Amino acid sequence: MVSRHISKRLLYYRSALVHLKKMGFEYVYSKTIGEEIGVSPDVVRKDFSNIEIRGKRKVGYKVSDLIRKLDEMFGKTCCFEIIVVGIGNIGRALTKYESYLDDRIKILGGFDINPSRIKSFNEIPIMHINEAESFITQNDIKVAVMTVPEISAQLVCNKLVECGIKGILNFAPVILKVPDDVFVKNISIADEITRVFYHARIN
Ligand SMILES: NC(=O)c1ccc[n+]([C@@H]2O[C@H](COP(=O)([O-])OP(=O)(O)OC[C@H]3O[C@@H](n4cnc5c(N)ncnc54)[C@H](O)[C@@H]3O)[C@@H](O)[C@H]2O)c1
Repeated sequence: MVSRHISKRLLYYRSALVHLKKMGFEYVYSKTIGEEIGVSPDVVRKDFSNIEIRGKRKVGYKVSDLIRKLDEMFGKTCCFEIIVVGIGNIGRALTKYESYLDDRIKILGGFDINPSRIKSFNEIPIMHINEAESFITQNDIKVAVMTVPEISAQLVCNKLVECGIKGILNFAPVILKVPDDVFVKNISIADEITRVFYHARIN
């Protein structure tokens, strides 16, 4: 298995390749892919050679082969089925967005504690959090997005882990405590904005 940094870049490459394919590229050089996502051609070549993809001299990489190989690696055959817990501002925005990785990411359901939020939203069923366990089990869901208030985050997280969730994308500003076999990715827009300022050298 490749490191998290590499897998993140590989997904960026995939998006760039889909874009290049739409523009009519049949073959691409590592330089072109690198320019699309802001890394050097050496990094692109090294990342691809890590997953045993090698380009041809003077031709580069065949775009459709690259996309296919990345899809095989990230499990294109099944789509990524997830749930969203907390259907407030962010949860609703996430369920409204429609172009997740060419439809490969599917939000199967949403959960909230507030009865006024419990209705279908954008054709996604929104249920009471008490129904999460049976829904997660029946649909074999392994990944959840958490968009609940800070104060509820750890409790919601514990409940999801008890239900068999193994990966959490967490928007709440809390460092969640989870068992070793559960992966948490925290999202902080504030940190990302700070990073943009830093890298853009704006003081
Ligand atoms: N990551 C970021 O950059 C970023 C940016 C803004 C907000 N946030 C955080 O994201 C989270 C969501 O923000 P928001 O603006 O969408 O909040 P919100 O208050 O609009 O929505 C939160 C939702 O969670 C529900 N909820 C509360 N307790 C619950 C529980 N136990 N089970 C299920 N649902 C529950 C509420 O009923 C509500 O619908 C907050 O923790 C906020 O601090 C993060």
